[in-house]
Amino acid sequence: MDRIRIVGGNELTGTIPISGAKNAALPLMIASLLTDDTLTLENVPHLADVEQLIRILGNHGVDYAVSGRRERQGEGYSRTISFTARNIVDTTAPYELVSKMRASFWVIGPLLARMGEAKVSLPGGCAIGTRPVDLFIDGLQALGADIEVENGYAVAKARNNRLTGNRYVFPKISVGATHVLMMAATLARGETVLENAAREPEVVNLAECLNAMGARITGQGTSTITIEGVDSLSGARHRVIPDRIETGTYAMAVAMTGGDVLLEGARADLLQGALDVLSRTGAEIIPTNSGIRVLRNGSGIAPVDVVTEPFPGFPTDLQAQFMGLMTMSKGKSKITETIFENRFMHVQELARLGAHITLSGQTAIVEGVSKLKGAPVMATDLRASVSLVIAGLAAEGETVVNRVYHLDRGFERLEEKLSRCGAVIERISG
Ligand SMILES: CC(=O)N[C@H]1[C@@H](OP(=O)(O)OP(=O)(O)OC[C@H]2O[C@@H](n3ccc(=O)[nH]c3=O)[C@H](O)[C@@H]2O)O[C@H](CO)[C@@H](O)[C@@H]1O
Ligand SMILES: C=C(OP(=O)(O)O)C(=O)O
Repeated sequence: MDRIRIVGGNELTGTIPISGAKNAALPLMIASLLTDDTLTLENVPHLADVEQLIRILGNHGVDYAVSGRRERQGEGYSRTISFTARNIVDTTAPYELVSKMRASFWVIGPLLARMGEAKVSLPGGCAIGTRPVDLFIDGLQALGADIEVENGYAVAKARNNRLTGNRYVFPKISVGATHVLMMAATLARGETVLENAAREPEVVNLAECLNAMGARITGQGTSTITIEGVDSLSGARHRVIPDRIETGTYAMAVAMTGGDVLLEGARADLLQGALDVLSRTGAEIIPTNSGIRVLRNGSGIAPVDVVTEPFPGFPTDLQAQFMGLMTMSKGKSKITETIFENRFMHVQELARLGAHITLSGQTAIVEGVSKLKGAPVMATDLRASVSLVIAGLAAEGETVVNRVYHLDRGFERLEEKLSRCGAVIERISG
């Protein structure tokens, strides 16, 4: 199994190109199931999760063709991919494929909408909490689906073979359930109103793509999304937004090591809340025409308390990285996780590097130390893994991050991007 070796202590200076967002690309790819025409997506990141979803979609009959890469960049960077689901050959998404990735469960929405039936294994994904699917089931039932959970599968059928629009109030904000109900409602009979919907930029990116395919969606980016069902959708060409979590991750790396980096292609409006928090730690954040410039000089890192919240609040997907940064702050900070009940697996690993963190329920108290020291650590989930990389970049001496396959799910060419900015970081294969 691959490992990442880091020798910490260098400032980061240079340019890091920001890739297309994993969490936008995945639902956009799934939207290709809604039409027999071709959906072309630009800026699709080259990640393990994307490759896995290509396999899952292929099982349903989706063909794909890679037609372009980013200019000036080689193999392994964001690409343009066309997806065509001319015929859906199978409405079952089997355990072997779905168990590896949470988002693969989301095929249930388009399959049900287009084919009137779906049988989808209950999902896997990062081990950060129980992650139930009750909201998906509830919401799809509100649109007229009969759903049973049998032998680890959600088995769904649309009454009279077509979903029916309805008003559905999410009892809790869910990004995935918002994606799924929005996709399902595009082909339903009549109007659907989703209340307390997720406002994340990835939901907006998906709604805009669906509208380009002929859907009638309004209100995306607010808590109330209205979808007027249509009889069929067509193909479209659409661009995946830049990854706000990758952006925030590298911004935190610079805030921790010091230096001056341009996050090329990043959009500040996608993560303003997190950037405001970073400014309060002492980092300088300068939005420019070509991206976001992040600088920090020698004045140290100020402690800042954060609470994770749905968008536009501080994202849970940056919580681990922010904790990494706070381990070297000049004081005490409080980090409260409200989205997932078990998203503190990085705490004990950061402690191996010398961090002082105590946990009390859903809150971590981080007592900043003046230096971290390199150590072997274990990556436990995607964002926890990258928090260890950030801490390793700032720690004295050698850090080896084991089990890096988690990182490959969500970070495109991480070692290359960081080493181009002066980090000593390499992948050790095998
Ligand atoms: C591929 C992708 O885009 N993943 C993101 C997505 O995950 P995902 O869509 O899985 O996260 P949700 O927004 O659905 O989860 C929010 C909360 O709702 C709960 N819940 C969700 C569904 C349900 O049926 N019942 C229920 O109780 C979850 O357990 C969690 O406590 O949004 C999360 C929150 O921003 C991010 O951390 C993930 O990176
Ligand atoms: C939790 C994440 O992914 P997933 O929802 O696919 O597990 C993530 O992207 O941080």
